Amino acid sequence: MTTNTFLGLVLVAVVAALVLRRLRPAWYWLSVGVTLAMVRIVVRYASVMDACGLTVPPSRLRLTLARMTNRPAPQSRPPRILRMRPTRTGLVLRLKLQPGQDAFDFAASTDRLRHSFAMHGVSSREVKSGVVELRMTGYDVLARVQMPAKIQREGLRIPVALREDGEVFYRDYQEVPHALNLGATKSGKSVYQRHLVKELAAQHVALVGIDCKQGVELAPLARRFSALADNPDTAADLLEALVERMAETYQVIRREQRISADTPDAEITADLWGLPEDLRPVPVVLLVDEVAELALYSNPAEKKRRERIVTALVRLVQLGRAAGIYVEICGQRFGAELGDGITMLRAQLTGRVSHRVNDEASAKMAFADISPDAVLATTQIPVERPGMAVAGDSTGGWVRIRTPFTTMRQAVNACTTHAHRTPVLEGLESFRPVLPALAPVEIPAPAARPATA
Ligand SMILES: Nc1ncnc2c1ncn2[C@@H]1O[C@H](COP(=O)(O)OP(=O)(O)OP(=O)(O)O)[C@@H](O)[C@H]1O
Repeated sequence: MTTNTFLGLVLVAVVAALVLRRLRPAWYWLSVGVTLAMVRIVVRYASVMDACGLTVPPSRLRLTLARMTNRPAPQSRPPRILRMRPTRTGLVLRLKLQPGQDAFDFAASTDRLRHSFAMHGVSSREVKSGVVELRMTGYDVLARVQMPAKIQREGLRIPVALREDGEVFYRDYQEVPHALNLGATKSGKSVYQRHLVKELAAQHVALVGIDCKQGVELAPLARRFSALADNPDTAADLLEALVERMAETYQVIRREQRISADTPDAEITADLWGLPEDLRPVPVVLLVDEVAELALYSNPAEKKRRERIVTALVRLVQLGRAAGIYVEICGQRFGAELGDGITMLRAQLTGRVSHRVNDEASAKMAFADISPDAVLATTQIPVERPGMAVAGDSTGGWVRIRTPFTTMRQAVNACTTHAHRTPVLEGLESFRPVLPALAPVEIPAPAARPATA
């Protein structure tokens, strides 16, 4: 092969890599990027750590030994690399800290590490005392969300989005029973909810929906819903029926507790999950779309209805967890401006997801009480990234996430496939949705043709 042919091939390979990087960053990362990044980190590691102030000076003993043996003074030492693991979207670097180093310094230096190693993002966490894990992403994984092919699915731990560090974001109902999903119009709330329903459809769970936008979001998914309300009057009745169901589940738990108490060494359960399987009522996920519609009123009758609705919702979020009733509320704003009881309700919704909002006040409604840092991140979500959101929880942590784009057709197909899993909820039978296929379809008579001359 001549030198010219060789140079030509190299040029073609470089151009192909650059095109791939631009058009298909995930493929680029898996084919070329990961190797280049590993080489870059190994080569630059010591100097980057030094420049970021993440090294420790040589000990007195080493300095004395060097002086005594007439050798050059030893260098500052960076943390030891315990492991470098490539992932689908980046790299994980596990470091053993040197004596005197603090995990906080690494968390504070993530931005410097990001550009020094030419990665897209770096986050840091202390995995155990003296060991820090740097998670790096090689490209913008939220630009085009692709969930991993193999996702761990167990019980009510639902993979709902991708995090900016390339990990899957789960909505875990047993860990965080109730959640709030906020966002301005066209920010991606409905797609998030749709994806959640698509994933929940395959689980052993009863779905109950309230969608006061005349059911436009949830009615097409009705095959997998055990109960559905598309107006505030039905919603009030449905919520009260759900509160009654919760009380009945508590009766089942109490009965079981009395039996267990008489059996030596038997575990005594305090919630639905400790009941024997044959006695355990199916858990329920209640999805409320556009919650403001339930809280607004314009006359005394509507005010009374609002009180019933808010009271029932507050009961469900305060007491529902042990009875296996989980609440997922979705809306544009959710603060004191919606009236009495709303902030009390919000305090119980410890899972928070906020899509793009129009102002800081809305971001504060989502996070001010649990994670003030997340407020700023929420106000920075760009308009051209619908579906991107900030997710936080009551521990004060937060992360950027984005749901895979899910069409209504995909969600409807999932609900149809799993329609046989839809349980009949005792006490809520009258709220069963009328299924489109079963409902009589009125075909308008063809208009009479005007007589032609
Ligand atoms: N995860 C996503 N990935 C890509 N595009 C998205 C995503 N989520 C939403 N979009 C885009 O944004 C549009 C609006 O999304 P969506 O209907 O979910 O907004 P919304 O907040 O529910 O709005 P509204 O309150 O008006 O109903 C969608 O039609 C879609 O084009």
